[in-house]
Amino acid sequence: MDVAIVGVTGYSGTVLYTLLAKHPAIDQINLYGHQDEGKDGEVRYLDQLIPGFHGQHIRIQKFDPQQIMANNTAVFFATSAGVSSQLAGDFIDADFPVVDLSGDYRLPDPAEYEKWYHKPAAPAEHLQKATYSLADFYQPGTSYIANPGCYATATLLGLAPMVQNDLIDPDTIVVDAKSGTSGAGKKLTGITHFTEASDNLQLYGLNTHKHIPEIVAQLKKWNDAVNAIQFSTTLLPLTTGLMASIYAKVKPGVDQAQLMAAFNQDYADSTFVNVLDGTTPDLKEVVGTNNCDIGVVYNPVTQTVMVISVIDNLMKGAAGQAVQNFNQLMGLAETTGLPTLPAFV
Ligand SMILES: NC(=O)C1=CN([C@@H]2O[C@H](COP(=O)(O)OP(=O)(O)OC[C@H]3O[C@@H](n4cnc5c(N)ncnc54)[C@H](OP(=O)(O)O)[C@@H]3O)[C@@H](O)[C@H]2O)C=CC1
Ligand SMILES: CC(=O)N[C@@H](CCC(=O)OP(=O)(O)O)C(=O)O
Repeated sequence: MDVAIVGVTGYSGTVLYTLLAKHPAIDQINLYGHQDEGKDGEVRYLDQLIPGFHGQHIRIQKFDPQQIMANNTAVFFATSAGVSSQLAGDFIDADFPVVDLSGDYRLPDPAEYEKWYHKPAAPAEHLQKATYSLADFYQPGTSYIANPGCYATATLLGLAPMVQNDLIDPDTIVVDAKSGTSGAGKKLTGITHFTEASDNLQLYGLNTHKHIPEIVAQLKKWNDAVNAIQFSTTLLPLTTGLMASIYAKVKPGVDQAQLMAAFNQDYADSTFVNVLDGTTPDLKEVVGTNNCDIGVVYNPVTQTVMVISVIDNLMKGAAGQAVQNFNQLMGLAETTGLPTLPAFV
């Protein structure tokens, strides 16, 4: 089948292209850019835009929803926040398959989106037609998939077994999440400037990060007793990789064995989520993969459980999970075209 990417020149769009180019069910990838693409006579080709993409001489075409629907089976949006809410309406009206890597359709309430993203929301009737889909807990839904954010993915996978099985006090969840700079996209910002990011650790978005509402909404679906989380994000002086360190007080009587049983049971059939046996994971064991590795350590002295959840922010946190969701939407094996062995160096 043929698929379309809008936003291939961004970090997650480029990783998405590399996955789809090796995907056995994909015949052709068609690339689309801005609505005014080529307006000044300038024609852009992928191999001229992305270093190392030798031979990938594919033209970036002007964004045109009717043309995309006529020539493709599905479309991926790997565009900046606030773009798909402006461009995706025709696909939703036509029930055309979309996987959206951005946050534009993750929150069903327009007012909540505007509060956290500080941008105009998509129309409420379109937001209702999107399905928030954490791919390892995929449930068939609408044909518009809102792919979760990177911090949300690591946090939700680390919390799911404990929240679903009611093993922790829901008012005590604390998440200290850290990401490499590629999570911020290709546009340079004050904190991603080399001089600021290198040899440094920078906290940002404290209590205001846009992933808080999508995390709480999903936790609430699993266990209505969850009302809020304490959540912080820190920029790491490295390119790729994301670690969420999660803490919570356990319910009376819960111990390491009960926690491990819940994690092992929840992820028994999962290809991509690996529960470690008594150890905690490093970033390098997941970078280059669609995996999420999880370590679980209970401290009986403080009755606190610490869960370490690591992912590659551009793979499991963005493009890899998008392909995993796409596979399931299309009825393919969820693992099709997705790497599980780390880059390692
Ligand atoms: N980086 C990460 O780890 C993660 C990112 N995401 C989300 O995925 C999306 C993409 O992220 P990322 O790759 O980091 O972003 P980048 O900033 O690296 O890339 C953004 C892409 O969007 C394109 N774009 C911007 N505006 C428009 C427009 N009006 N019409 C068409 N294309 C447009 C850009 O094209 P051009 O260069 O031509 O302007 C570029 O290809 C974002 O919404 C991000 O929040 C989600 C999870 C993790
Ligand atoms: C390091 C860094 O800046 N990371 C990004 C999260 C990337 C992501 O998941 O973005 P969306 O939710 O917009 O899709 C951030 O904190 O905003």
